[in-house]
Amino acid sequence: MSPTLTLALSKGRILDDTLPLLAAAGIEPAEDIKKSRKLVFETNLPGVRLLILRATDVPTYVELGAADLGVSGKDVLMEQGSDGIYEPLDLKIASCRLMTAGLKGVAQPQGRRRVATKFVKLAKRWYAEQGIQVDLIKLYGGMELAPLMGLADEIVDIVDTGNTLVANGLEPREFIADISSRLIVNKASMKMKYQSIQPLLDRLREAVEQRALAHS
Ligand SMILES: Nc1ncnc2c1ncn2[C@@H]1O[C@H](COP(=O)(O)OP(=O)(O)OP(=O)(O)O)[C@@H](O)[C@H]1O
Ligand SMILES: O=P(O)(O)OC[C@H]1O[C@H](OP(=O)(O)OP(=O)(O)O)[C@H](O)[C@@H]1O
Repeated sequence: MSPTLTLALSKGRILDDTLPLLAAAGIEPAEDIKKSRKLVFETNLPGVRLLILRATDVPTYVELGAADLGVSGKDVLMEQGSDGIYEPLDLKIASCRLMTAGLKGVAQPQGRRRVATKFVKLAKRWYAEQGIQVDLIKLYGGMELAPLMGLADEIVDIVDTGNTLVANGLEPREFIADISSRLIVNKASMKMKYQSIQPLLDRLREAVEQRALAHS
């Protein structure tokens, strides 16, 4: 009998893109995830179950082996870092960019910059690489408000359409990284459950390719 496979999904924005991709790969939850308060769901594939987690908790579940596989934003993976997980597949969903941004038309201060972000580790690394001294301010959302209210000189945040920046009088400055969601796999699971994981990876890889063709 094949072992149970647990796939941890990021709820919110990523989940909206993940469910159609899973369906295209032949993986369907046994009930409507969006209409339920449950956090664990069986699927049409025997032994394959889904967990619905806060996006920032997915790498933790996978790294510690409470889930075998996960779907996680590259921004979250870059921020958290981990030796305990493989990242075998770019799912090419929830695509966006990580950028710095500041008040439109306002130059940066010459000395230290106050930078607001939820990605403090990542930002610390990036500014150090640029040789720019910063004081980082950890926020949990709505970063665009910080320069507007004088809390920070600059932000590091996700930009997709750019509408949120414009709506708050900000402009994009430096590009940091392209972001999309990745399939992640616990290293021990990859070894121990390879026979079950590999076909799932193949199905997902094919679904990603089909989706790319349909969007080209
Ligand atoms: N505007 C966007 N366009 C595309 N992808 C995005 C966008 N904003 C965020 N993402 C991606 O989706 C992920 C989750 O974003 P979402 O807004 O759903 O949750 P969150 O508010 O960051 O999470 P939480 O509620 O747990 O704090 C991000 O980590 C990023 O990978
Ligand atoms: O360039 P845009 O298309 O406007 O998208 C960018 C916005 O999307 C994300 O916010 P989200 O809506 O997830 O809210 P949050 O601030 O709570 O993270 C991100 O943090 C930006 O604020």
